[in-house]
Amino acid sequence: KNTDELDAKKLLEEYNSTAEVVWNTYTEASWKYNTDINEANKKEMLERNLEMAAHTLKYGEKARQYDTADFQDASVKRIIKKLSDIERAALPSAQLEEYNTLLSNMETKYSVAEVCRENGTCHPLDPDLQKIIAESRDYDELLFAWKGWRDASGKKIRQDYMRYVELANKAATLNGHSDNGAFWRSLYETPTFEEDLEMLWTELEPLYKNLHAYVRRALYNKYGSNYINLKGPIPAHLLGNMWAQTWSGIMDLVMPYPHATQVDATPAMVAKGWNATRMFQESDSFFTSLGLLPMPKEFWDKSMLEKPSDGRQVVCHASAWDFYNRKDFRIKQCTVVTMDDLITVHHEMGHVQYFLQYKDQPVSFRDGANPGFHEAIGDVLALSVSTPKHLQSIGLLDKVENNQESDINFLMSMALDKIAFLPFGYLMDQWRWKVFDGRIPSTEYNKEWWNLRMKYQGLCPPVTRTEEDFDPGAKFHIPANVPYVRYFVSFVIQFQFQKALCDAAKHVGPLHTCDIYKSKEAGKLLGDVMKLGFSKPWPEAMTMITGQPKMSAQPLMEYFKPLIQWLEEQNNKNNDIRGWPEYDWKPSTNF
Ligand SMILES: O=C(CCC(O)(O)[C@H](Cc1ccccc1)NC(=O)c1ccccc1)N[C@@H](Cc1ccccc1)C(=O)O
Ligand SMILES: [Zn+2]
Repeated sequence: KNTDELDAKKLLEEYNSTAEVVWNTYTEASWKYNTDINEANKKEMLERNLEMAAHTLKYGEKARQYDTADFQDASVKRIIKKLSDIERAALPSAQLEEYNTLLSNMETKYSVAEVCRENGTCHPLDPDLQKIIAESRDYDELLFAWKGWRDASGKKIRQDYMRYVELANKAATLNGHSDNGAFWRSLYETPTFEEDLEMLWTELEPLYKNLHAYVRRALYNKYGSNYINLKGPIPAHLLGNMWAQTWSGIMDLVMPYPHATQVDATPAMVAKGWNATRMFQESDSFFTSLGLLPMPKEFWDKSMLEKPSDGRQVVCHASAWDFYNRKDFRIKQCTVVTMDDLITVHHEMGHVQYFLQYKDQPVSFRDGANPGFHEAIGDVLALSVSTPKHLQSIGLLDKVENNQESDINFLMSMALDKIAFLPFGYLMDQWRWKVFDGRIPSTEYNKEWWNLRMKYQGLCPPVTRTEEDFDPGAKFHIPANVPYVRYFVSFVIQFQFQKALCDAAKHVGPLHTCDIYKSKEAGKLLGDVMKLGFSKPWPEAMTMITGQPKMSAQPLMEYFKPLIQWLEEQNNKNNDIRGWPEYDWKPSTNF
């Protein structure tokens, strides 16, 4: 093995400058395909992906020749280690082509899927089906969208997925992992990662069960005992979101105090003529108010901020793009003018801010401290933007009261997104880790999916499911091969970050009223961590912000404390049980 550190440094310089070119070329081709799905663009993207894999293989094999044990430079050691895992480039070329083709076919099938009515009108997921699921209060209309989407998307992907699992696992084992789930978990560099997650869930589960019981009671009042069992799971199509992952879509059904402050800014956004660009400008202003970096001109010129109206097929699921030339950064989002999408705008802008902050790092370090960090940045700022005080200051809420009832209304709207999400964020990769390590065979994909949906979320399918269905495939990240536990991590650590930033901003009062707007101290804390990228293990980054190295559920629990007590009292008053012991109950079916 080669122990020459100067040799290694020279290799890494050559790698870095060639990688920027090869990755930029691939990213441009991938962007072109994602914003204009057709055979020519697909072919070009697949070719560029093979070029990138050849580059990864070439430098990965060179990196593996070094024994870095006695190297002085920690960064050189860290980059050599990262380069040595060549992921899919380890596959024989025929299987690599098959793998890449499977991935683009699954993502395309998902992105072009639509549900047609008897009268011939067809509805894509974005914006049509999402709007129906969020706004309809008709049980059967909701079922039409929910079942139709799963028939049009997941069901069509099941065969591809089985082969994808085999090839993903083969690539992982060729890189020394036991399976692809083990490779995904290795990105957190935390030996106790699964135990840490389980402990966080144990702490947070009681909060979720209180919210679940309260929402089930509200849905019982709306849909009645044919469709809701107060001791059973909730039918999965009634929660205001296609995957029941966030529940703010049914805030009107669960609003604690209808006569106190409203919290939904959507009506004002529409009334004041906000459009997608305005939403992104608003977010850009918040970032710069903290002393963070503005979006460059290229961002405004080259992003796709709305669904094209020229008939082009696009991948509508939002994403942020680094073109690895330190200049070009974009967002692709089919933005609609709603409060929910204003939050998503901040989420995506958080990714681009991270790109801007670490753009001068070596390419190998242009990543989050861990994947959860990348997901948390934008959401932290959105916690401030969402406060009634801030919404009023940007003209999106007129009446704001400071009283207990308004507080509970606000905390309920936040809980419907943040607490409701936790079990979903946790179960998505529980399912995939078990698929990758073989504990879930393909003959039980759907059965085990609904077992986990029942166990963690207390949901049941509104109609019978079979192994002809493939409901996990109806959620973007499964066909798109995007890991998901990053969001569970993000939903925990974003409250740790918020607490630390609010302290830096010298906020006084309860955590949920904090708005860090214009705090340069808060901005510096966040900016300094983002500049590190992936150059240091994430506990060091965590310590820089919060003064300690671990994930903790405490700040989230502190943020929601007033609501948790209120939910306890309400559920006791209603004599409602927490949990769903009558797990084999099924809602009645009209047809
Ligand atoms: O999927 C997203 C937002 C898209 C994204 O920004 O996380 C995007 C996902 C993606 C898309 C295509 C390829 C890879 C990943 N991630 C990024 O654009 C991204 C992530 C890390 C670095 C750079 C870009 N959010 C999740 C979870 C979530 C987050 C926040 C609120 C609600 C829900 C969801 O909608 O289920
Ligand atoms: Zn994200």
